[in-house]
Order: sequence, then structure tokens, then C-alpha cells
Amino acid sequence: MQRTALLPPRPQITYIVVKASELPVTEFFRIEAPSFDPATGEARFSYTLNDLRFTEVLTLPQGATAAAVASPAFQKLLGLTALVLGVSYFKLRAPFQIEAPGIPLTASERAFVIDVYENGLGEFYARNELARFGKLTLVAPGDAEERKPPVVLAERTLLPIGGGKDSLVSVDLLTHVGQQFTPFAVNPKGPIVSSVDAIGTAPVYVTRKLDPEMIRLGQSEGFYNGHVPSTAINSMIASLCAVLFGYNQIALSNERSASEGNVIFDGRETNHQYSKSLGFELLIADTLANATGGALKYFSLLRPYSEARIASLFTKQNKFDSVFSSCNRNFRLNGNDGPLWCGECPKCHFVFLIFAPFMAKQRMLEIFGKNLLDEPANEQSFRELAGLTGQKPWECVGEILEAAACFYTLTRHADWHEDAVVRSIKADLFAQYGEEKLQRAMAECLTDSHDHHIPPALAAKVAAYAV
Ligand SMILES: CC(=O)N[C@H]1[C@@H](OP(=O)(O)OP(=O)(O)OC[C@H]2O[C@@H](n3ccc(=O)[nH]c3=O)[C@H](O)[C@@H]2O)O[C@H](CO)[C@@H](O)[C@@H]1O[C@H](C)C(=O)N[C@@H](C)C(=O)N[C@@H](CCC(=O)O)C(=O)O
Ligand SMILES: Nc1ncnc2c1ncn2[C@@H]1O[C@H](COP(=O)(O)OP(=O)(O)OP(=O)(O)O)[C@@H](O)[C@H]1O
Repeated sequence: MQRTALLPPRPQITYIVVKASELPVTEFFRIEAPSFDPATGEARFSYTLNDLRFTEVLTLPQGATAAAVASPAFQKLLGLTALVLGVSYFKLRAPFQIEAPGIPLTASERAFVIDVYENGLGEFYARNELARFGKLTLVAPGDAEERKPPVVLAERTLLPIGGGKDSLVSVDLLTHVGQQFTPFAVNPKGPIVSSVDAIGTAPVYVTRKLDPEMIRLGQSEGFYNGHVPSTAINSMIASLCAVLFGYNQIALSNERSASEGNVIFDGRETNHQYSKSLGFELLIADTLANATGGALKYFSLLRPYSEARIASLFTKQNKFDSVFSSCNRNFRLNGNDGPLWCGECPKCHFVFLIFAPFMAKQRMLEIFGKNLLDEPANEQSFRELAGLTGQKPWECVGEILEAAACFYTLTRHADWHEDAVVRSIKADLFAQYGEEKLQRAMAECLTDSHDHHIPPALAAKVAAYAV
């Protein structure tokens, strides 16, 4: 069966054709009720995919009170975490039927889980050409209690740290407005650990051990592999720690550009960064609030900002220059034996591009080790980022128009206008967008959005500092 995309064309979004492969209806994915052992801090999540069994293990810090472990909020969040972590195992075959016989769900939780399995896996479906949107069935018992009784959580902030520029801008913002926070990370390594060391506040760390058999099968004939919504996964794990150890808010560092998708597939916009988008933020915030009787807040502190604006905020401090990295090669499960910035991937290129208008060139060369805009071999990748060819890369990169606007600034910048890539793309950039549009786009990038749901008092303090 072949189906073309249904949505009306949008500029800079590539349409691709679906080649739907249908599975026998007998295939299924079952999510078992998870378990948690407070003595070891171990949470175990088991899954059955047809005749295959998998177990994933989280090790949370020890020391939670018995009351916190037994609370309806923790038990609810543990079940929801099992459902969200399941995407890694489900994706091996992506069957239409998902079962969770031991995990009762309210109507809105059911919608949340379907969103994770549909839109959270959108890139995976698009790249494997699998038509699953609107077709998944989730079989689970009902839970009539839409909102759990409230838990008491201390007024403390858990701040997930990804080792890149975004969460470190949040560190700077919170520090300057006098809001204390605890760094949080799942499987901390490389730039995450060195950034947390530089922050100097004791973190909450969680170890996550995926089932090695799933990783092996993901490379094998007869199984699919692809991207999973890592922010959804890390956020659910953060919520477990928030309830166990008493934090009433989780502050993400997701930029407004994360809401832009990559391609239209199977009638929907798919987005590599879906679980960083504003739409998902609202959904998960609501889910966490209901699970905790309104006690746990979840928001992104950087939602008002474009990536370019975040880059300009990053330049305010240089404390993390030698320890941070946004290059995803650092975060592979087996670690990274290369440099902090590989200098070759779209993410390195994008971050270089958005820093360049705001940061001294010498400082940039010290951070990245070389001038990525002066290497002709990088031209094609930069063209994709700016929408001059191909599609927006499947990576954590900002909006196409934002990248184009940063390029425009560089064509007029004394430090950068003579660099190889800037010179080669200038004519095409001007021809495609026109100077007026690029100027307007840059101004928009530097204008903060009100479309966020940061608690108002904190938003006001941060806005006053981030002028
Ligand atoms: C580090 C990274 O970018 N990994 C992506 C890459 O995986 P790769 O094979 O190069 O290395 P590993 O991450 O070590 O994965 C090994 C296998 O394990 C599977 N897997 C991994 C984590 C997991 O939670 N579930 C899994 O099943 C994985 O499929 C490999 O077979 O390519 C993969 C396929 O496209 C990506 O799925 C890997 O992405 C990681 C899950 C990851 O953590 N990526 C984040 C850095 C990331 O992309 N964040 C996004 C935000 C996305 C969101 O919606 O939240 C971003 O920064 O834009
Ligand atoms: N291993 C992790 N543990 C906990 N939170 C994480 C982890 N990796 C990323 N995050 C969080 O997920 C969100 C999205 O990650 P993202 O990679 O965009 O941010 P970053 O690493 O701070 O910045 P950059 O975009 O420059 O890489 C951020 O809030 C980040 O702090």
C-alpha cells in the first residue's frame, strides 16, 4: 500500500511517501507491572515482545522513605515510567497491539502513552516507513481516579543536565535569580559529569541499564531500529526521583525551536525532538500533576528562547567552556573516545553557527578546536541546516530560518564573512530568502516568546536577568 502525505505543504518541510508494511495482527508487545526495591534503589521493568523477554533496570539513589515509596503518586509514576521506557523494546517490531494488563490508566494517561508511542516515535516510523499513526491499540485496565491524592513535596528544583549549552544556560539563569537547584542526570558521563563538577552542587544521578539483547537485536535482520524520545524517558525517571526525594519542580532546558518538525510522514509532522516540544511538555506536565495531586510541576525554563538567543545567553559566563559539549557522540551508551566536539555532525555545525554571531572568534576556536565555517567539506551540512538543500537533519538542531538568519548575520560580520562556507553559500542564501526576510528572522530569534508555562514569579525574575 502506498499513501502520500495528507497535510498541506509548509515551507521547508519535506514530504516523503509512506510504504506501509503491515504486520500480522498476532504480534503484540506486553508491558509488565514494574517493581521497585527501596533497599537497593533498583526499579525493574520487564517487557514481552511476541516470544522475546526483556528487562531494563534503573538504579535510583537509596534513602527514600517507606511512605514515599508506598505513595499512590510513586506507584502511579512507576507504572507510567514502565510504559514510556517500553518504546526501546516495542520498536524492534512495532506491533499494533500494546498490552499493559497490570498498569491501570486513566483516560488522559492513556492519551499520554499513545502520544509517546506515536509522536515520540515519529522519526522512527518515518525513517523505517512504518504507518502506525492512529493505528495503535493500548489494552490496559481503567483507572477512574483522574487525579491522585496530593503528595507533599519540598519546594526544591530538580534540573536535568545534558552536558550541552542549554542546561548550562539554565544553571546560569537560576544561579543569578537566586533559585537553588539540584543537578539531575541519567547515565551521567563525559560532559555531563564535568559540567556537574563545575556547577559544584551534589547531583542526583540514576543509572539506566538497557537490556543488551534488545541492543543486539536492533542490529539484526528482521528487527527495526531507530530514534526514541529520550527526553520523555529522562523526564519520567526524574519524576520518580522528585517524588522519592522531595522536589516539587522539574525544570527542563528545552528551547522553543524544538517544536519545529523535520518531515511530514503518514499525514503528520514528525519531529526528532518531539519530546522536547511545547506540545509534549504540556501533556507530560499535566500527567505528572495528576499523578501527584498537583504537587509536581514540570516546565522548560528555556521555552521563551530560540537557539540563537540561548547561544547569546551562554556567552554571559565562560565557566563551562572547557567541559561542556552538545555533540551527541558523547552520549552513546558505550561512551565517546573522540574529542568533546567531533566537528563533523550537524549538531556540532549548528551550535558553531549559532554561537558565531555572539561569541568572540578566539573563544569559539578554543571551545571547538577549529573553525568549522572555514572547512569547505562542511558546506553541504551547513546548507541543510539553513534550508538550502535536502531536509532539516534528524538531529537536535534549531529552526531552518533561524540557521539562515545566523548565516545572514555572519555575511556582514567582520570576523566571519570571509570564511569558506559563509562565502560559498551567501549568494544562494540571499536568493532563497531575501535580505529583508533574513533581517526580520534574526530580530524574531532575539525576541522572547510568551508561549511557555514557567511559574510566573520565576519567569519574571529570569526575564529581568536575561535582558
Ligand atoms: C547518543 C545518541 O545520539 N544516540 C542515538 C543513536 O544511537 P547509537 O546507536 O549511535 O548509540 P547509543 O545511544 O549508544 O544506542 C545504542 C543502541 O541502543 C538503542 N537505544 C539507546 C537508548 C535508548 O534509550 N533506547 C534504545 O533503544 C539505540 O537505538 C541503539 O540501537 O541513534 C539511535 C537511533 O537513531 C538514537 O535512538 C540514539 O539516541 C539516543 C536514544 C539518545 O539518547 N539521543 C539523545 C542524545 C537525543 O537524540 N536527544 C534528542 C531529543 C529527542 C527527544 O525527543 O527527546 C535531541 O537532542 O535532539
Ligand atoms: N542524560 C541526561 N539525563 C538527564 N537529563 C538529560 C540528559 N540528557 C539530556 N537531558 C536533558 O534533556 C533536555 C534536552 O537535552 P538537550 O541535549 O537538548 O540539552 P543540553 O544537553 O543541555 O543542550 P544541547 O542542546 O546543547 O545539547 C535538557 O533539559 C537536558 O538537560
